[in-house]
Amino acid sequence: MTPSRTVKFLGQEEATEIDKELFNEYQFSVDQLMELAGLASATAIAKSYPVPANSSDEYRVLVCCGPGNNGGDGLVCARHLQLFGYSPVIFYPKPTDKELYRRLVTQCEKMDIEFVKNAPTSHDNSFHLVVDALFGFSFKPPVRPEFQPIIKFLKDTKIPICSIDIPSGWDVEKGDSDGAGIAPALLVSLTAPKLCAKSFHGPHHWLGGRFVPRALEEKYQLNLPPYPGTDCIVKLPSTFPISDTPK
Ligand SMILES: NC(=O)C1=CN([C@@H]2O[C@H](COP(=O)(O)OP(=O)(O)OC[C@H]3O[C@@H](n4cnc5c(N)ncnc54)[C@H](O)[C@@H]3O)[C@@H](O)[C@H]2O)[C@@H](O)CC1
Ligand SMILES: [K+]
Repeated sequence: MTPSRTVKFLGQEEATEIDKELFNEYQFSVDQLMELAGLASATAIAKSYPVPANSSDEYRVLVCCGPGNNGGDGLVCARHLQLFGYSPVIFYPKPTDKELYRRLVTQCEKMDIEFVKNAPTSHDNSFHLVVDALFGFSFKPPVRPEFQPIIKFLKDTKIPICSIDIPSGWDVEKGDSDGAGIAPALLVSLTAPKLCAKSFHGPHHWLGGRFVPRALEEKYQLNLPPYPGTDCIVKLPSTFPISDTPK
């Protein structure tokens, strides 16, 4: 029988296990994978929402960063977006007091990327795009009170939202089960899509994080689609066939 080539959707536990294995067994550092994750995210955004040629207007992108590694991906993504010609503005309400994060913040500050203190309101239409890098696969609902205003903004805004790895506030496995969550237009699934991605109905679903060693891919039967050429992202169809569901 021909082996199935349908991409696997990961549960929360399996995503954590793969993450640990990348760091402990394969000896990657967080910085390395975060740089590739952030670059993949910025690339997916640039492919889906290119800066219009010959436009003299700033293409403003609000990048909302959370306290964990998903937020770190957001800081890296903001830096690459600026290099790609966008004008990112960062909202980072709970900066993480660790050297890695302090360095990421310094890099952005030294590149003149603005940090804003206050959560935007739904009336704020000064941005072309919003990047959601608040929570990734370690999120446990419900959203704690300090992050509720920014989640409310993401739910109310009409600006297209680009979510990194998980649409923030969604259950990592059940997704947007009651349809009351944020509705991103773009999702970049990192390493492999998580089960919640089955509830994603936006027009742009990308796979990024082209750092998975072949043996790890085979061990977890990820069945990743081939990345074209040297690209760091590959488009996933919105209704990608599902191979299995973890028990
Ligand atoms: N293995 C991979 O594929 C890689 C993963 N990366 C990123 O790392 C993410 C996972 O990062 P982490 O494990 O640090 O965790 P997350 O960034 O998913 O979130 C953890 C943070 O969110 C807070 N949090 C959790 N539930 C909350 C709630 N209900 N309300 C408010 N705050 C809450 C936690 O206190 C913690 O500070 C992935 O989703 C991905 O974006 C990349 O950086 C590198 C490679
Ligand atoms: K996110």
